[in-house]
Amino acid sequence: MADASANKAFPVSWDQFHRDARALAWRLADAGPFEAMVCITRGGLVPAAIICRELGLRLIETVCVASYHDYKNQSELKVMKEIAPSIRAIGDGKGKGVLVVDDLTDTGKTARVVREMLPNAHFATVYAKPAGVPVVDTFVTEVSQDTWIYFPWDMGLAYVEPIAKDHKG
Ligand SMILES: O=P(O)(O)OC[C@H]1O[C@H](OP(=O)(O)OP(=O)(O)O)[C@H](O)[C@@H]1O
Ligand code: HPA
Ligand SMILES: [Mg+2]
Repeated sequence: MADASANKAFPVSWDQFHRDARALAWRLADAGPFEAMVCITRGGLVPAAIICRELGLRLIETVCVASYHDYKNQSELKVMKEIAPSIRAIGDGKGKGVLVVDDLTDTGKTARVVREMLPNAHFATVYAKPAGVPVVDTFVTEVSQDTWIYFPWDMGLAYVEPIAKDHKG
Protein backbone atom coordinates (compact mmCIF):
# COMPACT_ATOMS: atom_id res chain seq x y z
CA MET A 1 0.00 0.00 0.00
CA ALA A 2 1.06 3.57 -0.59
CA ASP A 3 1.10 4.59 3.03
CA ALA A 4 3.30 4.81 6.08
CA SER A 5 4.22 1.12 5.68
CA ALA A 6 6.44 2.09 2.73
CA ASN A 7 9.54 1.70 4.87
CA LYS A 8 12.30 1.34 2.29
CA ALA A 9 13.73 4.47 0.69
CA PHE A 10 14.54 5.05 -2.97
CA PRO A 11 15.99 8.57 -3.21
CA VAL A 12 16.30 9.99 -6.73
CA SER A 13 18.64 12.87 -7.64
CA TRP A 14 17.91 15.38 -10.42
CA ASP A 15 20.57 13.74 -12.59
CA GLN A 16 19.10 10.30 -12.04
CA PHE A 17 15.59 11.54 -12.74
CA HIS A 18 16.69 13.21 -15.99
CA ARG A 19 18.43 9.98 -17.07
CA ASP A 20 15.39 7.84 -16.20
CA ALA A 21 12.92 10.21 -17.90
CA ARG A 22 15.10 10.21 -21.01
CA ALA A 23 15.23 6.39 -20.89
CA LEU A 24 11.42 6.45 -20.80
CA ALA A 25 11.42 8.70 -23.88
CA TRP A 26 13.63 6.17 -25.71
CA ARG A 27 11.10 3.41 -24.88
CA LEU A 28 8.25 5.62 -26.10
CA ALA A 29 9.95 6.59 -29.35
CA ASP A 30 8.46 3.60 -31.20
CA ALA A 31 5.17 3.44 -29.28
CA GLY A 32 3.52 6.36 -31.11
CA PRO A 33 2.85 8.30 -33.18
CA PHE A 34 1.57 10.73 -30.54
CA GLU A 35 -0.29 13.91 -31.40
CA ALA A 36 -0.52 15.22 -27.86
CA MET A 37 0.62 14.60 -24.32
CA VAL A 38 -1.55 14.68 -21.21
CA CYS A 39 0.44 15.30 -18.08
CA ILE A 40 -0.93 14.22 -14.68
CA THR A 41 -0.10 17.07 -12.34
CA ARG A 42 1.78 17.85 -10.39
CA GLY A 43 4.36 15.02 -10.39
CA GLY A 44 3.94 14.38 -14.10
CA LEU A 45 5.00 17.94 -14.98
CA VAL A 46 8.70 17.18 -14.58
CA PRO A 47 8.97 14.05 -16.76
CA ALA A 48 6.51 15.65 -19.20
CA ALA A 49 8.92 18.53 -19.87
CA ILE A 50 11.77 16.11 -20.55
CA ILE A 51 9.76 13.65 -22.65
CA CYS A 52 7.96 16.21 -24.83
CA ARG A 53 11.33 17.75 -25.64
CA GLU A 54 12.77 14.36 -26.65
CA LEU A 55 9.74 13.30 -28.70
CA GLY A 56 9.11 16.71 -30.31
CA LEU A 57 5.61 17.05 -28.83
CA ARG A 58 4.26 20.58 -28.49
CA LEU A 59 0.60 19.99 -27.71
CA ILE A 60 0.57 19.47 -23.95
CA GLU A 61 -2.52 19.20 -21.74
CA THR A 62 -2.87 18.68 -18.01
CA VAL A 63 -5.25 16.61 -15.94
CA CYS A 64 -5.08 17.78 -12.35
CA VAL A 65 -5.41 14.98 -9.81
CA ALA A 66 -4.64 14.96 -6.10
CA SER A 67 -4.66 11.78 -4.06
CA TYR A 68 -1.92 12.15 -1.45
CA HIS A 69 -1.91 14.76 1.22
CA ASP A 70 1.17 15.45 3.29
CA TYR A 71 3.69 12.67 3.30
CA LYS A 72 2.75 9.04 2.46
CA ASN A 73 -0.93 9.64 3.26
CA GLN A 74 -3.37 8.69 0.54
CA SER A 75 -6.75 10.33 0.75
CA GLU A 76 -9.79 10.44 -1.49
CA LEU A 77 -8.78 11.09 -5.08
CA LYS A 78 -9.88 14.46 -6.43
CA VAL A 79 -9.92 15.43 -10.10
CA MET A 80 -9.44 19.20 -9.97
CA LYS A 81 -9.26 19.77 -13.73
CA GLU A 82 -10.53 17.50 -16.50
CA ILE A 83 -8.95 16.96 -19.95
CA ALA A 84 -10.02 19.59 -22.50
CA PRO A 85 -12.60 18.45 -25.12
CA SER A 86 -10.17 19.33 -27.97
CA ILE A 87 -7.65 16.81 -26.60
CA ARG A 88 -10.31 14.17 -25.90
CA ALA A 89 -11.41 14.50 -29.55
CA ILE A 90 -7.98 13.42 -30.90
CA GLY A 91 -7.80 10.11 -32.83
CA ASP A 92 -10.71 7.80 -32.00
CA GLY A 93 -11.99 10.12 -29.29
CA LYS A 94 -10.82 7.61 -26.66
CA GLY A 95 -7.15 8.54 -26.41
CA LYS A 96 -5.59 6.90 -29.46
CA GLY A 97 -2.55 9.03 -30.34
CA VAL A 98 -2.37 10.56 -26.86
CA LEU A 99 0.52 9.95 -24.47
CA VAL A 100 -0.30 10.22 -20.74
CA VAL A 101 2.67 10.87 -18.45
CA ASP A 102 3.11 10.70 -14.68
CA ASP A 103 6.13 10.43 -12.40
CA LEU A 104 5.05 7.11 -10.89
CA THR A 105 2.25 4.66 -10.39
CA ASP A 106 1.90 3.28 -6.88
CA THR A 107 -1.50 1.71 -6.10
CA GLY A 108 -2.54 2.45 -9.71
CA LYS A 109 -5.52 4.49 -8.53
CA THR A 110 -4.54 7.75 -10.27
CA ALA A 111 -3.70 6.02 -13.57
CA ARG A 112 -6.96 4.03 -13.40
CA VAL A 113 -9.05 7.20 -13.02
CA VAL A 114 -7.30 8.89 -15.96
CA ARG A 115 -7.59 5.70 -18.04
CA GLU A 116 -11.35 5.88 -17.65
CA MET A 117 -11.16 9.29 -19.36
CA LEU A 118 -8.89 8.08 -22.21
CA PRO A 119 -9.02 4.25 -22.37
CA ASN A 120 -6.95 3.96 -25.58
CA ALA A 121 -4.19 6.40 -24.59
CA HIS A 122 -0.65 5.18 -23.98
CA PHE A 123 0.20 5.45 -20.27
CA ALA A 124 3.81 6.04 -19.24
CA THR A 125 5.44 6.55 -15.87
CA VAL A 126 9.09 6.77 -14.92
CA TYR A 127 8.71 4.51 -11.87
CA ALA A 128 6.18 1.82 -10.97
CA LYS A 129 5.26 -0.28 -7.96
CA PRO A 130 3.75 -3.76 -8.53
CA ALA A 131 0.12 -2.76 -7.85
CA GLY A 132 0.34 -0.06 -10.51
CA VAL A 133 2.21 -2.04 -13.18
CA PRO A 134 -0.94 -3.52 -14.82
CA VAL A 135 -2.38 -0.03 -15.32
CA VAL A 136 0.56 1.46 -17.27
CA ASP A 137 1.90 0.56 -20.71
CA THR A 138 5.51 1.70 -20.35
CA PHE A 139 7.75 2.47 -17.37
CA VAL A 140 11.48 2.40 -16.63
CA THR A 141 12.16 1.16 -13.10
CA GLU A 142 10.05 -1.00 -10.78
CA VAL A 143 10.49 -0.76 -7.01
CA SER A 144 8.81 -2.89 -4.37
CA GLN A 145 5.44 -1.87 -2.94
CA ASP A 146 6.97 -1.13 0.47
CA THR A 147 9.42 1.39 -1.01
CA TRP A 148 8.85 5.15 -0.89
CA ILE A 149 10.34 7.06 -3.83
CA TYR A 150 11.87 10.40 -2.80
CA PHE A 151 11.80 12.81 -5.73
CA PRO A 152 14.43 15.57 -6.03
CA TRP A 153 11.78 18.34 -5.93
CA ASP A 154 10.68 17.09 -2.48
CA MET A 155 14.18 17.04 -1.01
CA GLY A 156 16.95 19.40 0.04
CA LEU A 157 20.54 19.03 1.14
CA ALA A 158 20.76 18.06 4.80
CA TYR A 159 23.37 16.99 7.32
CA VAL A 160 23.87 13.21 7.63
CA GLU A 161 25.41 11.58 10.72
CA PRO A 162 28.74 9.78 10.10
CA ILE A 163 28.33 6.01 9.69
CA ALA A 164 30.61 5.33 12.67
CA LYS A 165 28.36 7.25 15.08
CA ASP A 166 25.71 4.54 15.37
CA HIS A 167 27.56 1.64 13.79
CA LYS A 168 28.40 -1.12 16.26
CA GLY A 169 30.94 -2.96 14.09
O1 LIG B 1 -0.82 5.12 -8.06
P1 LIG B 1 -1.29 6.03 -6.98
O2 LIG B 1 -1.42 5.32 -5.64
O3 LIG B 1 -2.54 6.78 -7.32
O4 LIG B 1 -0.14 7.10 -6.71
C1 LIG B 1 0.55 7.75 -7.73
C2 LIG B 1 0.23 9.22 -7.76
O5 LIG B 1 0.52 9.82 -6.49
C3 LIG B 1 1.34 10.97 -6.67
O6 LIG B 1 0.56 12.12 -6.92
P2 LIG B 1 -0.14 12.97 -5.75
O7 LIG B 1 -1.57 12.62 -5.68
O8 LIG B 1 0.66 12.81 -4.49
O9 LIG B 1 -0.06 14.46 -6.22
P3 LIG B 1 1.15 15.30 -6.82
O10 LIG B 1 1.50 14.68 -8.15
O11 LIG B 1 0.57 16.66 -6.96
O12 LIG B 1 2.30 15.23 -5.86
C4 LIG B 1 2.13 10.64 -7.92
O13 LIG B 1 2.59 11.83 -8.56
C5 LIG B 1 1.13 9.91 -8.79
O14 LIG B 1 0.35 10.83 -9.54
O1 HPA C 1 6.55 6.45 -3.46
C1 HPA C 1 6.07 7.59 -3.66
N1 HPA C 1 6.85 8.72 -3.66
C2 HPA C 1 6.38 9.97 -3.87
N2 HPA C 1 5.09 10.21 -4.09
C3 HPA C 1 4.25 9.17 -4.12
N3 HPA C 1 2.91 9.13 -4.32
C4 HPA C 1 2.53 7.85 -4.22
N4 HPA C 1 3.57 7.04 -3.96
C5 HPA C 1 4.68 7.84 -3.89
MG1 LIG D 1 0.73 12.91 -8.99
